[in-house]
Amino acid sequence: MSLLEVKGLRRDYGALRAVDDVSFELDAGTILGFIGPNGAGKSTTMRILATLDAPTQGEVLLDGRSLVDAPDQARPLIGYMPDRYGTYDDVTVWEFLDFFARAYGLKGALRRQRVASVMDFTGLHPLKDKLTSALSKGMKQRVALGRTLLHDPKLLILDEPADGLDPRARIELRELLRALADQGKAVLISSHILTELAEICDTCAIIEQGRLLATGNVAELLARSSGNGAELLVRLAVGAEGDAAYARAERLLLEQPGIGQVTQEAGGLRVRLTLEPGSTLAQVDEAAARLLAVLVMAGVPVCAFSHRSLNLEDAFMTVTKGRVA
Ligand SMILES: Nc1ncnc2c1ncn2[C@@H]1O[C@H](COP(=O)(O)OP(=O)(O)OP(=O)(O)O)[C@@H](O)[C@H]1O
Repeated sequence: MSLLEVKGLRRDYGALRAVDDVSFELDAGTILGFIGPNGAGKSTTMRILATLDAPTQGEVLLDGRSLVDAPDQARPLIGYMPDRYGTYDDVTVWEFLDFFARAYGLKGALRRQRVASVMDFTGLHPLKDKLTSALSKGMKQRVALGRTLLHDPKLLILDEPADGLDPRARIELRELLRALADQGKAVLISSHILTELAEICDTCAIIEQGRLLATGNVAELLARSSGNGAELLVRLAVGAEGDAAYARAERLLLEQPGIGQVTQEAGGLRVRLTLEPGSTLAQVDEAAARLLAVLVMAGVPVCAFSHRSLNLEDAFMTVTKGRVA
C-alpha cells in the first residue's frame, strides 16, 4: 500500500473544473514531481492534499485513512509549503521556528530538540540569531522548509519550492529533498522548472487543464511521449556552395532512418532523431555518430555537430499542447 493514494480527485470552482479525475500514488521514500503550466491545477490539488480545501469528488488516503473524512487525523502526518510562504520580518530564525514548533504543540525539551535538529538539517544554525527579514531568498526558503519539517511529517507537499532560487540554492534544495526521501519521507513537489525536476524526482506526473496527461519515471515518460531520441545541431562551413549545402544536408538527413524533422535555423540545422522506445543513451550516441559519418562521407562540409538526449522538457512539450485553464 502506498503512503498516499489519490483517487478520482475533482475540484470545481463554479463552472470551472480546476482538477478533473486526478489519480496517483506516492510511496514513502520517493519524490514525485508534479509538472504543469500555469493554471493546470497543481496548487489546487496540493491544497486539497494539505487538507486546506475539500474536493468536489474523489478520495485521498494517507497511510490508509481518508484525509477527506478525517483531516484532523491526517494533519500531523503532513508538511505543506505553499507557493507563497511568509516569514515574519522582526523575528529571528530561531524565534520563527520556535513559534511554529509551539503551534505544532511541541513542548519543552522535545521542542528545543526538534528546532535544533531542523536547523542542523537545513544548515540554518549559523543564522539562528539573524532576523528573517535580513535573509536571502534561498535562506528564507530554507526557513520555510524547516518550518514544514518541525513535526517530522511523513508526507511533504512543496508547491514550487525552487521558484526564484539561484542555481546554487536549487542544487542545495535538491540535496535536502533527496536526504528527506532517504529518511523515508514521501515528497510531492511542483514546478515549472522541468529539467530541475528530472534530476530530483523518482517519478513525474504531468498535469494540464486539471487532468493528468502522463505519469511515470522520466525515462518511461520519454518513451511514451516521444520515443527515445536526441536533438542534433549541425552547422556547415558552406563556402561558395552557400545555402545549397544546407539543402543537400537536409535531403540526405531525411533519407536516414529515425529522422522525423529537420529545420533550418540561423545557427544551422536542427534535427530530431527518434529511436525505438526503450533505447539506451549509448544507442542514441551511436545513431548520432552514424549520421555524422553519413554527412562527412557524402562531402557535406560539417564544421560543428552536437547532440543532446531528449529530456523531460521535450516530453512535457510533446505531451502538453500549451493549453492553460
Ligand atoms: N479559489 C479559486 N476560485 C476560483 N478559481 C480558482 C481558485 N483557485 C484556483 N482557481 C482556478 O483553478 C485553476 C487551477 O489553478 P491552480 O492554482 O491550481 O493552478 P496551478 O497549476 O497551481 O498554476 P500556477 O502554476 O500558475 O500556480 C485556474 O484556472 C485558477 O484560476
